[in-house]
Amino acid sequence: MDGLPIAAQDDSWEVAGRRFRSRLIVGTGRYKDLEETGRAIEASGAEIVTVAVRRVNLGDPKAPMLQDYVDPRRYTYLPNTAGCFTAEDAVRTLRLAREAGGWNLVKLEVLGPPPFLYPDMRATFEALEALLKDGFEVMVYCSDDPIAAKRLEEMGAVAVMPLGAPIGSGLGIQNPVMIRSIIENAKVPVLVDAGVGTASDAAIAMELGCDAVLMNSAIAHAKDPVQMARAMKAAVEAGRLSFLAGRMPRQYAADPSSPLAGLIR
Ligand SMILES: CC(=O)[C@@H](O)[C@H](O)COP(=O)(O)O
Repeated sequence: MDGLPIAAQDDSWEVAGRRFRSRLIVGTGRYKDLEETGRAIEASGAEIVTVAVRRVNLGDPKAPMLQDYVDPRRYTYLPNTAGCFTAEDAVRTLRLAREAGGWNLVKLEVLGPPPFLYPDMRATFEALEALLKDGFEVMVYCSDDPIAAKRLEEMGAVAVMPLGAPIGSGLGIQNPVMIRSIIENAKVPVLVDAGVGTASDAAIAMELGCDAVLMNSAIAHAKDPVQMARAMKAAVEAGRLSFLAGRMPRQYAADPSSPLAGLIR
């Protein structure tokens, strides 16, 4: 690869001492079936897949198992606490996940009530404290609040993951200014998690300077999930390159690409 800047040639990123090339993390739920899950994840180029421990069959060999379609030797499994509304539930769920699969790198999310399922930050802090005491490495789903994100980092979160919009809403990045502020102040990776609806949302997250993007519904609920997974891969890569390249300044008046002086009349 000759033509790319050095930064883009080796543009891997790191979380909890693990290095990845893909900046797209994908969920494993909401697909028609496990076969489609496997094909979409393959097309996304993701290296990390997040798994809702309470919803996906990881342990019953009599029923179809995710591991048969998404090979755990090839992908980093990131168990998550989807469906947990209390700190106790979230901690219990991840302890079970560790017993079942030995996973130590986990994603914590503690949700508030419907209709928005907005992150319950008080419960999230409580659960994080307990998980860190247990030796987990925790990537944390959080509100788009710079103060809360900083506090999570100071407590020991290995990544902070502010929502772009409510889970499954597909509304795109609702609060780009605060996401940007979280990124500017963070010493750990920042990922937009949840709310991505289409490829341009993923590109915007990366252009804001996110280290990566986590999504599920936008791919799983697309008319053609495999095609959308390809689109998301391209969008994350394009957004990242655009961020590295540096956006031209915005201005309110035209600036002709060719000089107007000396025109032949
Ligand atoms: C899969 C996961 O970890 C959830 O946080 C969530 O499902 C992601 O949100 P979207 O489904 O909106 O992408």
